[in-house]
Amino acid sequence: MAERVRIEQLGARGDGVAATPDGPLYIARALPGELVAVERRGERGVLLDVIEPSPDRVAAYCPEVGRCGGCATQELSQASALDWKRGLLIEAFARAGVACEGLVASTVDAHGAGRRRATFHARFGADGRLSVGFAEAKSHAIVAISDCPLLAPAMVGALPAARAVAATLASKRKPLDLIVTATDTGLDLDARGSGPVPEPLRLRLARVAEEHDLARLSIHGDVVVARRKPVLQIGRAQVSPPPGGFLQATEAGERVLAELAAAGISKAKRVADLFCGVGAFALRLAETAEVFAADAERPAVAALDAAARAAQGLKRVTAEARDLFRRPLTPNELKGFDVVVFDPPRAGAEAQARALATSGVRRVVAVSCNATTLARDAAILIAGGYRLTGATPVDQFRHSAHVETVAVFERR
Ligand SMILES: C[S@@+](CC[C@H](N)C(=O)[O-])C[C@H]1O[C@@H](n2cnc3c(N)ncnc32)[C@H](O)[C@@H]1O
Repeated sequence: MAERVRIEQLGARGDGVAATPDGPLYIARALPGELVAVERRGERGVLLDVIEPSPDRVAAYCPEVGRCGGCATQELSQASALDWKRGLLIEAFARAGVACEGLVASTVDAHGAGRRRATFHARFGADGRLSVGFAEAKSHAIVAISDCPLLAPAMVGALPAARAVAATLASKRKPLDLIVTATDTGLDLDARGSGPVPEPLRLRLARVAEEHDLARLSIHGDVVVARRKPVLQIGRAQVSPPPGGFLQATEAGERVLAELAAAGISKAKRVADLFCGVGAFALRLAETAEVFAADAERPAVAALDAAARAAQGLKRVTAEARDLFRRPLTPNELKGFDVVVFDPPRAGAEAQARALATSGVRRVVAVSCNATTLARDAAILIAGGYRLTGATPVDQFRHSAHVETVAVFERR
């Protein structure tokens, strides 16, 4: 039965939230202030009609909105979405008891040309039919897509290539993830989930790579064919990323985060870049400072190291493969660094923040893709004698609830 509710706010995942006598009701595609008609299904409401639309409502431009789980807020104007993400960061700081009034800048829009990397999912139905696309909203089912307007122009050909690779692996009948990255020398595709692939299948995959002009094709990081070496320009360096490794989702996102990190280190002479990946920050920071970089992924560290050695005009870069959850840099090891930059995965950098809290490092630049763990780590730093001097939210994942942040802390 339909009921009418007023939306009070956007939830942490981008759903409209209405307060009802039975508790909060979460309604996808409904916006704050709107009066909507919904059909209740547990704690979720299915949107039937928008009776009083929000002035911030805009038309969706992708036909898959509502089905595809990739976008949660395509119908919210971009200006409001940027404000909302800033609010998510402020709320996370408040929950962790981190005072941030007047310290959180406006959100920087870093969608740029669009996503340069995407993970497509492939599933084989009981009838053997192949679907390639993104996960459905609130489900593990796949929405087969023919295009995604959020992808950068350089990703043209990514979906057809992913489909062809999945079709070639169809005999395995396994759910696959196909990670496609647009590099400066073409598409780099890493397929996961297939298990070991016998030689005849590898030969067929190599033909698919040829037909789709892939720079490189790998299975679980094991290179099937490298027709061209994948290369990414990072500052003055050229990096050849390992198959399927981490990369910021948009080129603009990487650049904006690196620029904010560079502004954060200011005139520092010795910097540590922890959770460095292939060197998105380290290779740029090394234009003005000596950099020590560390990350758990050995191939990423090796790629960074090779790029730094081959680049002209960088200060000294040293890189170490190291698990920073288990073995954070100790206060003793942190001696001599003017600034520490860290950019951990979603779990945050708790162990490293605890070590920093008892160190003498003057400044910490915390880059994060999870406001909740950032706020937790911020509280640890503040308890250890740092103060938050500023934080900038960055919107790299347009229409999603993800927000990146660069926050700067200084010793009091
Ligand atoms: C958000 S990425 C940041 C990478 C890099 N700063 C960039 O912008 O491309 C997080 C990085 O943390 C690394 N990582 C994950 N767990 C780790 C751990 N326990 N110890 C060290 N590094 C880890 C991943 O390999 C990944 O490169």
